[in-house]
Amino acid sequence: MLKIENLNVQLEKTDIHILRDINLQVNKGELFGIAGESGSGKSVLAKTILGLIKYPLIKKSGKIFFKDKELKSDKDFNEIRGKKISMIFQNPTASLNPVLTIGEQLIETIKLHKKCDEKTARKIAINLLRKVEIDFPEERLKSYPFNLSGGMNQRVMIALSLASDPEVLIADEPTTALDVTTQTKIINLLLKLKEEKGLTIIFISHDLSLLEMITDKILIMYAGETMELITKSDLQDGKIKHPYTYALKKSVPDIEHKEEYLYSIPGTIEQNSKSYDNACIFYKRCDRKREICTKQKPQFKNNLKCFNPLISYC
Ligand SMILES: Nc1ncnc2c1ncn2[C@@H]1O[C@H](COP(=O)(O)OP(=O)(O)OP(=O)(O)O)[C@@H](O)[C@H]1O
Repeated sequence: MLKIENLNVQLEKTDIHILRDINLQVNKGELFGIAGESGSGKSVLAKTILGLIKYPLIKKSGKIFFKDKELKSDKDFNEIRGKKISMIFQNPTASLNPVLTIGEQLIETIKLHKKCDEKTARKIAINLLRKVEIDFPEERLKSYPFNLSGGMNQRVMIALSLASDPEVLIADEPTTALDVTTQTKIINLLLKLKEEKGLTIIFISHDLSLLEMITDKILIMYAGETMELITKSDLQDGKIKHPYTYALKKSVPDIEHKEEYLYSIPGTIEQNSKSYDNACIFYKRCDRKREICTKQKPQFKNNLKCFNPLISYC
């Protein structure tokens, strides 16, 4: 469905890589997770897929394919963005237009995609609001985003993203701004829509425990590089190979056991500059580093980028 080959995004006029040598493939109907600490490049990757990055970020090289067609020009990206591939963002209230009603925003979007009249678009809008489980949809069309809760606005965002009947939905931290109960409801809604509509979903989150529950595969990113592609079952069974994935998993608090302190990965994420052309980007924070890690860049092979992997930690 979606394939990326050797993608490199840099900060213009610097040697800083925001994305370095990314390769991935998302299959039809998959729920594909992308995880990593803040600043690991998850959102830039999503925006690059949609052709949305702007100066000072620049795509230096790499290929992006949607259903075997390479997306090269602005026209190619315009044809799929918001149509074949939709996106929902972290903060729904900020993503909606505050001075337009939910109805105005939905109806305009539907008219644009379906080339239909106002009356038909209104009917579709009401159905979409029902689909995302918003009560009294006719009434809600008259509401402004500030009249609704964060969870309701995220449902409206999902309705907007479905208006074009997309095949792929990119959800970038869609529940981070919501309380846990609302988070669960929104995730269950996305899972239901995925089944009903056969959607392919790319779900971006820094919450590995959430991804472990809902996704089929998870791509672990660090400082703009892919570290490991792990299946949900391998992650759950502790069959982790990369020390960074292990450290990320260890950072998730265990609610079953009271802990003296919460684990966090020592050090901070570094900029992926020229000095890492010949070194593993994670070596300074890695407790399994060897000399080779400081002198040579590991290649992403067999879903792993590491010279000294763990086989299993359980
Ligand atoms: N427009 C921009 N100009 C300059 N640097 C940028 C820009 N957008 C992103 N970056 C940098 O790119 C890196 C990756 O950012 P990105 O937002 O993709 O991280 P992320 O993994 O999505 O983090 P978070 O979980 O906090 O959203 C960061 O170092 C960020 O500062």
